[in-house]
Amino acid sequence: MGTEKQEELLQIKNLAISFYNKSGEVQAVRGISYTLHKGEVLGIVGESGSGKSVSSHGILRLTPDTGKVKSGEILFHGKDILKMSRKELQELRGNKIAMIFQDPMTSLDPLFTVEYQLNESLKKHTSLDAQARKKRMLELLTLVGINQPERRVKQYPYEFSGGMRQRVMIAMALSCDPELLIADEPTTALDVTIQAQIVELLKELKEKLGMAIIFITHDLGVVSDICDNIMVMYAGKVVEEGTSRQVFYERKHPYTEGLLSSVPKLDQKKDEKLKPIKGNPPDMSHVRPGCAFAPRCGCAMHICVKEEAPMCELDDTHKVSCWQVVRHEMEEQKR
Ligand SMILES: Nc1ncnc2c1ncn2[C@@H]1O[C@H](COP(=O)(O)OP(=O)(O)OP(=O)(O)O)[C@@H](O)[C@H]1O
Repeated sequence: MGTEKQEELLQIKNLAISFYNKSGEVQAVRGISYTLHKGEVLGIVGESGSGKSVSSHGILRLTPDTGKVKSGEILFHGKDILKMSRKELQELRGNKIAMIFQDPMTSLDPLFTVEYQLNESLKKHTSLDAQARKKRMLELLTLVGINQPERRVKQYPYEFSGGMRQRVMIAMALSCDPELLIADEPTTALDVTIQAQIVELLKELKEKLGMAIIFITHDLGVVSDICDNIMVMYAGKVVEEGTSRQVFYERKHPYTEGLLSSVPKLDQKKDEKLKPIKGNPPDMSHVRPGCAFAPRCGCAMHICVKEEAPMCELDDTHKVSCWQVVRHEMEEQKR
């Protein structure tokens, strides 16, 4: 998937991650694969519990102790992160790959000024001297759209609004000049206008700095504008992937369709009602055979509850795992 000729930055191959608790195994991620090229933006979309965060946190080996990578490879510039030493991993975290979260306070300490925190981050990740760090701090704050950086840098996180705090967190993440930024629901807690501003900022940064971004969200509407490619996850698996245009305008999986109908669009008409997907995602500690979405799917056939559909390659970039699509493709071939 992705733009040709560009260098491959990250390759995930057949990654499976499970948690183990008293009631057994929770199969959070069940064999996902994708490739991210340099400077590319990939959206990972799906409802809560679909495995977006677990798979992405796994890239930095941030899987909690109760979890285990069961299989797979996570290649960064061709080198398997899962086999890296502690030292190599430290070098990677924050230097090559940075992460931002839904709640900026995960990364910001309420007890220290922004200046102190940015300075510490620059000390850790760069060899700049004190004067150069001061200059870089102001540059970073300006880069993320914070006005009067000389004044604001002296303030504490609580003195910033939600959207502005998110900008500070992005500045912190950028302090090490990452090649890849993992953004885990960075706009979810913000109101719609601010959400759009943060997405716009990330888009500008991607263009200016050329970094790749993995943008995790449950809201397909949010990522339409920024992503090159989109991967739709359900119950720990990829059910559809393609370019942003394909997923929006040529989507084939009923789950993708459901996701799009359940979120407000920017041009939503007043009388146009949102249609939430009926039912709930499955319990991943009791995975049943067949397509995990079948019990909620309006188009489910007999085979859907028995067997999982193969990943159908509609073209070089567009792939879907759905028996309806398989059937349609077979009928097309017969003609
Ligand atoms: N520490 C944990 N222990 C046990 N199960 C976990 C743990 N973390 C996640 N899970 C399970 O793994 C599955 C995937 O969770 P994940 O957080 O990746 O989903 P998500 O798509 O990112 O949703 P959300 O947006 O709610 O975080 C879920 O079934 C979840 O309950």
